[in-house]
Amino acid sequence: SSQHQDIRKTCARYPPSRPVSANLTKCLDSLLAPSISPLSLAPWTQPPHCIYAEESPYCVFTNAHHSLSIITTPDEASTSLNLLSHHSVDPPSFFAPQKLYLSPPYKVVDVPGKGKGAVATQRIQKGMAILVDTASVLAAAEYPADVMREEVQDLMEAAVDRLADGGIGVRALSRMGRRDEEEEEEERGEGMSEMEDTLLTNSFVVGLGGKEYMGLFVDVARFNHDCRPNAFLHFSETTLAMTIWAAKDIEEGEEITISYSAAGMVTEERQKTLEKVWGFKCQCSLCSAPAEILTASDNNRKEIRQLQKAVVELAQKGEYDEALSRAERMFELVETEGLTEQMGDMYEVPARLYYHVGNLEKALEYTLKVKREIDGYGLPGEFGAEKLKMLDGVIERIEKELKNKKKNEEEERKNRGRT
Ligand SMILES: C[S@@+](CC[C@H](N)C(=O)[O-])C[C@H]1O[C@@H](n2cnc3c(N)ncnc32)[C@H](O)[C@@H]1O
Repeated sequence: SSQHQDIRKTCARYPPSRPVSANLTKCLDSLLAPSISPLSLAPWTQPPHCIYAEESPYCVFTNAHHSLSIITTPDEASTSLNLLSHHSVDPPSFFAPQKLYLSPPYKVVDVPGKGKGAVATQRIQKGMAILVDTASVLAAAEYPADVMREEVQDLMEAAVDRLADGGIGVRALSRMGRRDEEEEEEERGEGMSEMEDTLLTNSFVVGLGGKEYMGLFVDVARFNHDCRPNAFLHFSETTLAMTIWAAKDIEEGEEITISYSAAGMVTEERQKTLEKVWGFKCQCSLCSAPAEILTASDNNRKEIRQLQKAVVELAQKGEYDEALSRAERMFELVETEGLTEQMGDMYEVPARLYYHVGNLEKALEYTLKVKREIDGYGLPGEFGAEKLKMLDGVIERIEKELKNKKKNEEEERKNRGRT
């Protein structure tokens, strides 16, 4: 890092301005190129474009074949993100063909109050993949604290310019031109560039190598939010692709929606978060429903949260039966609220508890649900693969125990018959 400070000093005679001066950028890049070795250029197809922060430089790494730019540190790029060098990103090859539509089952149209949106052009069955979209830009969620905002914006511009289409697809997502200018400036927040606004209002947080990234997926970015969505997102660390899955049967002509907010939030919390993080007032089906429907939904969501806490506490106290009956009630409410797909990580608790109290049938049912969370959506990542191996072991053990139990019961019945 002292080396990086030297580089900064050397280039200080080109003060950053807005737009960042070309000379400064050139100076920094020429000095950085040797300093990031042994990171060879592969899998990147252009030299990284960097800014200098206290801890480590921050760079744009681009792979033109995949039309992907990643904004992160050289360390991250050379370790957790080196997957591009040995994986081909070919989504259809890892889905069962009957699960994926070969031509998109939707079209992008104007939706009143929401800009554009995706509407089904045919009936879509629950459990089908509606769209598989590879990332265009992945940006480490945390900006380095000690760099200027303009420098980060410069990285964003470079990341988009370097895409295969020169950034046309991403720039088309801009809210500019959709609204009148005053309204737009107000929505966008002061000092925010158009590109920053476009990335912030169209990206989804994804996990990559244990870190959070903002992921921009050009086709996914056309799907609007709904607090009771009929579809949901799933990101694969292995392929860097985002998939939209149908959570329900969707009729032709119906808008396809996903949730941008965390599960279980009540109306006020959701609307505040959507305004603060995404910059819009939610016009979804639930938010525009009559007051009594909203209140009922809020009560359900509050109860879900209480139950979630109670299940864990009861289990810790050893009150397994009570914990399980609350868990069953919780999953019932989760279903009513259409939150099933966002609560997948909750299945593990009842799976363990049912095993503990000797209800093998239920233990198996929930363990299979945990497994589906990992392998139901295409190739699992490295962590997923390890967990799958463990789960397969558990499933095998439960099935064996179930078989023995049935055999014993059978014998007991026979013995009873004899006496
Ligand atoms: C990821 S984009 C979705 C596509 C966008 N409607 C478009 O025209 O490109 C997110 C933006 O869509 C709009 N939007 C999405 N869901 C909405 C909702 N439930 N109510 C109102 N506006 C919404 C907001 O302007 C938000 O910033």
